Amino acid sequence: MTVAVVQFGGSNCDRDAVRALSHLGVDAERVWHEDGLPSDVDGVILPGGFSYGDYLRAGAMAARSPIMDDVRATAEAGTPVLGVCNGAQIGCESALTPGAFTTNASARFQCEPVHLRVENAETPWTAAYDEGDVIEVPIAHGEGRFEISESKYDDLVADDRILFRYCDSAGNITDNANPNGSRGNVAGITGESDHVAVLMPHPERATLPDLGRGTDGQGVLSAFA
Ligand SMILES: NC(=O)CC[C@H](N)C(=O)O
Repeated sequence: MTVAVVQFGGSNCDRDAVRALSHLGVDAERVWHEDGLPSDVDGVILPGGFSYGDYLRAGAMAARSPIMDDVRATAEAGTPVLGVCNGAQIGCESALTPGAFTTNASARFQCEPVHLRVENAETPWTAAYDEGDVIEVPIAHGEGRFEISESKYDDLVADDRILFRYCDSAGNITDNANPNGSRGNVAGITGESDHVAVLMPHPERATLPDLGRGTDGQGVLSAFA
């Protein structure tokens, strides 16, 4: 499988994603957004970073790059697409996934390990875990507060499209364990189809054992293996 890691001006987690995928035995290559998506890719990652300096809204400008038409088309054809952090913001801004990531409740950039509870283990991104598992993965964002209308949130819950919620180390979903004030402690969701997903925490930063951040993120990226 070859995964395209799409690089925009200001992306900065593209190399990390390639390294993490390589560690899992997955071929990955960085693709500059102006070059368009190669037609034969088997997966796409929209990586983290500060595309276009987070001007306007994080992800808003990258979402308007023509490559996002290619990403949408390949997603509609069934190719797995994952947006991580800034990539998650781009995913929502592109309507690959519903809702929006807005300024953290703290109004500060937060970089810290968090606990996540696996809500639905029957997706490619969570099949390596069991429902209810608690994993530890870092966050690093200023605009990670997931917001969505009440009715669309209810739809996400009803359709089992919430992948992970922020929790404490015992798996309790509490306000104290919600690092950014996200609705329902949501940390990651799927699109209309399970093979499209966005999440604010960084699984690629918890994949390489040498980084000392644990390897709990491997399960997410193993969707591409
Ligand atoms: N690590 C990231 O991708 C950061 C995302 C975005 N720049 C933010 O601060 O919210």
